[in-house]
Amino acid sequence: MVHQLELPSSYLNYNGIMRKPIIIANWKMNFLRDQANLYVKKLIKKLGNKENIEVGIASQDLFLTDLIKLTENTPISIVAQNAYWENFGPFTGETSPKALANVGVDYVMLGHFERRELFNETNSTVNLKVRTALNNGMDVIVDVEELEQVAPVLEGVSEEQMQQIIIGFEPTFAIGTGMSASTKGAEDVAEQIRKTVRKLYGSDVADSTRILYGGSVNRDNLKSLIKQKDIDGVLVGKAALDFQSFWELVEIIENSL
Ligand SMILES: O=C[C@H](O)COP(=O)(O)O
Repeated sequence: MVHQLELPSSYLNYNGIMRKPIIIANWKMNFLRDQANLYVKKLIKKLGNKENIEVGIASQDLFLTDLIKLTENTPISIVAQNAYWENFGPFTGETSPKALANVGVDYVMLGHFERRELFNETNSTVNLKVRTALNNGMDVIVDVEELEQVAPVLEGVSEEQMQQIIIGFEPTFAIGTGMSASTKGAEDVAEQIRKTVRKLYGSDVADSTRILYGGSVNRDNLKSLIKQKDIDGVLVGKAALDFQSFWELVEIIENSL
């Protein structure tokens, strides 16, 4: 699935470049099955067939197939929060990226700070995971906490495969703390990330790659974050745990278009 190429031709962003805004609710390890399904049913109802904004739900693996079924023929994207770097084998407890692609997951999120911090993931393991997921045709949201992680996690990713990549910038100090980066601070790093992508892959790729900000996003800071020229969307943790609070964020992005 290559979202950048699926935009309605009427959708133009900065300088005529098409980058569809995206908001992802990262549920992390929260909710039970019924709560997850109810949340997504509410989202389907509210969202209708809106095409000017992409909305994703990053759920723990157990609920993914339920959610894929529920969101069939809707614009909602279903996101896995992790995957392994092998497709099959004796890796007890791991999730195969090939199996995620096989059941119809839209994106896999890789390299989230909590994976690095709590499960010892490194640039090189994240890079292995990114390449295996891409080779399975999956779209990848690759998370970085700092600019220096961008080049190592993308090593070996081809120019063509960059169409399947979204980069999420989530500064460590802002994740789950209630202390978001300043709008200028977030935009400065997003701009640097785009410059790095430009250096590695050229202008066409840099101009079409979506860059997201994550870290204590809420209704007060989102309005200005989403107006920044290099921030194409957000990853939301805490403020997405309550459906109404998440929906307010979706509306803020919509109203900013
Ligand atoms: O992926 C989402 C981030 O970890 C942000 O979480 P937060 O909004 O609770 O800070």
